[in-house]
Amino acid sequence: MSDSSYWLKLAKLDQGTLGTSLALVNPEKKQPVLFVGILTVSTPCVKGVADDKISQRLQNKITNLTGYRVIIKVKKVVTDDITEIKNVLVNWTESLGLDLILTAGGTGFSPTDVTPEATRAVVEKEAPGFTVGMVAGALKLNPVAMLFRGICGIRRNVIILNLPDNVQASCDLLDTAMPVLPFAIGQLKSDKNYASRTTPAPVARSPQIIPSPTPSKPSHVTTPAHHVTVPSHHVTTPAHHVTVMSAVEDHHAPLPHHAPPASADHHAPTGVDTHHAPGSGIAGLLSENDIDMLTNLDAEDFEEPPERLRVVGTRPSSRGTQADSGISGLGTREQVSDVTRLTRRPRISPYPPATVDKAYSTVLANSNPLPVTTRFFKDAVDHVVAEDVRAACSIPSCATAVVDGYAVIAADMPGDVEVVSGASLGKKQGSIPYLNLGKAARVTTGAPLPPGADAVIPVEQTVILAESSDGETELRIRCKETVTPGNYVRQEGSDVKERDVVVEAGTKLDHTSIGMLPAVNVCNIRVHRLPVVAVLSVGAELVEPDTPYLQDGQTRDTNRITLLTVIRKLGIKTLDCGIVNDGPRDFIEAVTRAYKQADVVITTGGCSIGDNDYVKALISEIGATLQFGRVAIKPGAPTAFATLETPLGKKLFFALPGVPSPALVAYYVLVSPCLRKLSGVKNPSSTIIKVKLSADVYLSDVPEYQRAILRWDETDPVAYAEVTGRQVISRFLSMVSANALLILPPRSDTISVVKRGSVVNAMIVGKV
Ligand SMILES: Nc1nc2c(c(=O)[nH]1)N[C@H]1C(S)=C(S)[C@@H](COP(=O)(O)OP(=O)(O)OC[C@H]3O[C@@H](n4cnc5c(N)ncnc54)[C@H](O)[C@@H]3O)O[C@H]1N2
Ligand code: MOO
Repeated sequence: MSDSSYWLKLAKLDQGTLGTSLALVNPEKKQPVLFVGILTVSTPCVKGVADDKISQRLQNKITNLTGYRVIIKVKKVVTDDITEIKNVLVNWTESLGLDLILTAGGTGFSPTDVTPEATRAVVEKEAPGFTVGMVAGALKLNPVAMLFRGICGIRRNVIILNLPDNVQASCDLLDTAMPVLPFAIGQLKSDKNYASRTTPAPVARSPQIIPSPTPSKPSHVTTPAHHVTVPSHHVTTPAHHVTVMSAVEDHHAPLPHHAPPASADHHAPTGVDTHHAPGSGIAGLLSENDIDMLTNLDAEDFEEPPERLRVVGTRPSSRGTQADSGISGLGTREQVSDVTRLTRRPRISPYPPATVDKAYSTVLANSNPLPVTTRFFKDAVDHVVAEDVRAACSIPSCATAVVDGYAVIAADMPGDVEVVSGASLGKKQGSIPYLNLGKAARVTTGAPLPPGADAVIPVEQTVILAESSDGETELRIRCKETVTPGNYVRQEGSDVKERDVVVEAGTKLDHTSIGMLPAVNVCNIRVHRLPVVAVLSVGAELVEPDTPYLQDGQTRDTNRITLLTVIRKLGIKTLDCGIVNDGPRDFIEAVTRAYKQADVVITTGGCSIGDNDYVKALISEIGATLQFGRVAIKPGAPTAFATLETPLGKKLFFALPGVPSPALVAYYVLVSPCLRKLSGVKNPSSTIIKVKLSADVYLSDVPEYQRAILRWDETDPVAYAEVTGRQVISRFLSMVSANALLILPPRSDTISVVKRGSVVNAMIVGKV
C-alpha cells in the first residue's frame, strides 16, 4: 500500500495555506511557520449543550505570535476523558508535525478536570516555568487563578500548553505566555536564529500582562457558523469532531479580568479572515481540504483506549514534522526507525517468529469466551450454550403408542375385545376414558394411551368382528397374538427424563440441536454472545472487487469477500470495513472505528516489510499490545496478533498477509479457532484427520500447510489428499476447492520428503 496519496494530501493542506507542502519559511514574508493545534476539552461541548467558544479566541490570539507565521493545523473538541485527551495529544504530537498545542479546559478543581493529568502522562519534559509565569500574571488580575492546575510540557518537540476553560482567563494566560513562546520554540528547534530573533526583552520583575495585539475585527466579515460536511468517501464523523468555525461570544461567567483589549476576540468571526496580524494572511484558517483531512486525522478518537502507547520494533512517529521532513538542514531530530519512511525502516523484520504452537496457544489464551446472555431459542442458532440445558419435561410426557392400532390390556390377549372411543393425537391423556378389561381403544402413532391400557396391538394384527352400520367405527376386534405389557408403547420419559441434560455447555446450537429446546420445554437459554468481526483490506493498489477494468498496478480486493464469507458461515456477525488505501492515518482511523464496534479486527495486507507495510507498527500505535509479529509457518509467515484491553472488553487484532492464499491459511490456523473460543465452543481446535498423500511432498524449513482436496475411493477408508497444484503462495487457485490443509512438519536432517501413500494429518477446512 502506498501512502503517497496521504502525503499528497498533507502537501495539499499545506499548499492551500503556504504554497509549498513542507516548507517552513514563507518565502514572501520570510517568517518561519508555526503549526498549532487547539484542543478544547469540554464534555458539554461534545454533548452539544455548550458551544466551543474558546478555540476561536485562542486561534485569533495565537495567530498573532511574534516572529512566526501561525497555521492552525487542527482543532478538536473532546470530553473530559483522560484517555481521550492523552490519545489526541499523542496523535497530534506524533503525526501532525505541530510545534505547539494549546489545550483549553479541564484544568480546575472539578472532579472531572483531568487535562493536566492527561498532559503530564504524555509529556517527555515538563516546563513548569510557563505555568508559574502564566499563573503569576493571572493572579494579579484574579486570585481565582490559584485554581488553575494546568501544566506545560514538551512531547516530541511539540510544546503543549494547558489553558483554562474560561475564555477570558485562557486568553489572559496565553497573553502572558506569548512573548516567551517564540523563544521557547526557537530553542526547541535548535534554531539559534529563531531563538535570538525571538528572544523576548527581559520582563520587569513583576510581570505585566501583555494585551493581545489582535486588531479589532469589523463585524461585517462575520461568516455564519457552519457545519462541515465530511465527503462521502470518508467515514461520517460526528459533528463535534468537525471543526466548526463560529462566531465567538463568551457567555461564560468570566473571571474578573482587566478590560478586554481592543481585539477581535469578542467578535471573532469565522471563515475568511483578512484581518489577522501581519504575516498571518490566511493563517489560522482551514480550507475545506484541511477540514476534510483533519476530520480524518482525528477519527472519533479512542473512547476505549490505549492506556499506554507503545511501538514494538518500529516507531511510526514524527511524520510530517519539520525536522524529518526530508528538507536538508531542517531540524536535528534524532533519526529513529520509522515505518512510514522506506529508508528508515528496519531492513530485517523486527518481529521474531513465533512457532505455530506458540502462536496458537497465545491466540487461544487471549480469546476468552464472550459474556453470557439469555436468548429465545429462535434467536439462538449458531450460538454456543453457556450452561448445560436440562429438560423441563420428559419426552414423551406420558405413555404413547408407537404404531397405529389398538390400546389394550395385555392380559386380554389373545382374544376378542370391544372397541370403545379411544385416544388420538392431540387429545389430552386425562380426557381419555379409563380402559377396562375386555375393551380396546383405537390409537394413532404417538397418541397417548388411555389410562388402564398397558399395550398396543398394530392394526395389522387384528381383524374386525363387528362394525357400525355406516362403516365408520369398528365395534369389536379379534387379536390372535399374545401381547406382553409395554408392547408398542413408548413409556413416559423413555427418550428424555425431566432434568436430563439435553445440550451440553460449549455446544454450538445448530439444526440438530435447536429443535430439542422446545421439545423439552426450554425456550430461553443462556448462550455466549457471538463475536463481531471487522474485516478490512489494506493496500493502495486495491480496488473494489467489482471494478470491471483495472488500471496498471491495481488489484481487485478479494481477501475481504473471502474472509467475510468464511466468517459469516459460522453465523458470526461481520463488519465490512472496506479498503484502506490512503496511508497510515487512514489505517489508524479505520482500525479505531473497527475495534469500537467489533471484538475482532482482521486486516489483510501491508504486513510484511515492503514499501507500504506499516500495519503492525500502527496496530501498536493505537495502543494494542503485539503478542507476536510473525509466525514460523508457510504460508502466512507475516501474520501478527495483538490485543487491546478496553472498557468494552478485550479487542483482538489479526494482521494477515495480503496475498490471498496465505491470508486464508492463517485464518484457518489461527483466526477460526479464536472465533470458536470467543463464541464459547468447548473445544475450539479444528478437526484434524489422518489422510494419505497421493504424491510425494517436499518439506519446507518451517511447518507448512498445503492446500489439498480429500477424496475417498471405495477400497480404502482413509482419504487420499491431492494437493491443489503448485503451492506457491501467489497461486490463487491453490485455495480454490481445497477442503483440507495438509499439516506438514518442517524438513529435518533425516527427512526432507514425505512419500506418496504416507499418512499425514490434515485439517478439515471445507465440505468433505
Ligand atoms: N523482503 C521480504 N519480502 C516479503 C516477505 C519477507 O519476509 N521479506 N514476506 C513475504 C510473505 S511470506 C508474504 S505472505 C507477503 C505478505 O505481504 P503483505 O502482507 O505485506 O501484503 P501486500 O504487500 O500488501 O500484498 C501482497 C500481494 O497481495 C495482494 N493483495 C493484498 N491485499 C489483497 C486483497 N485484499 N485482495 C487481493 N489481493 C491482495 C497485493 O496486491 C500484492 O500482490 O510478503 C512477502 N514479501
Ligand atoms: O509466508 Mo507468505 O504468507 O506465504 O509467503
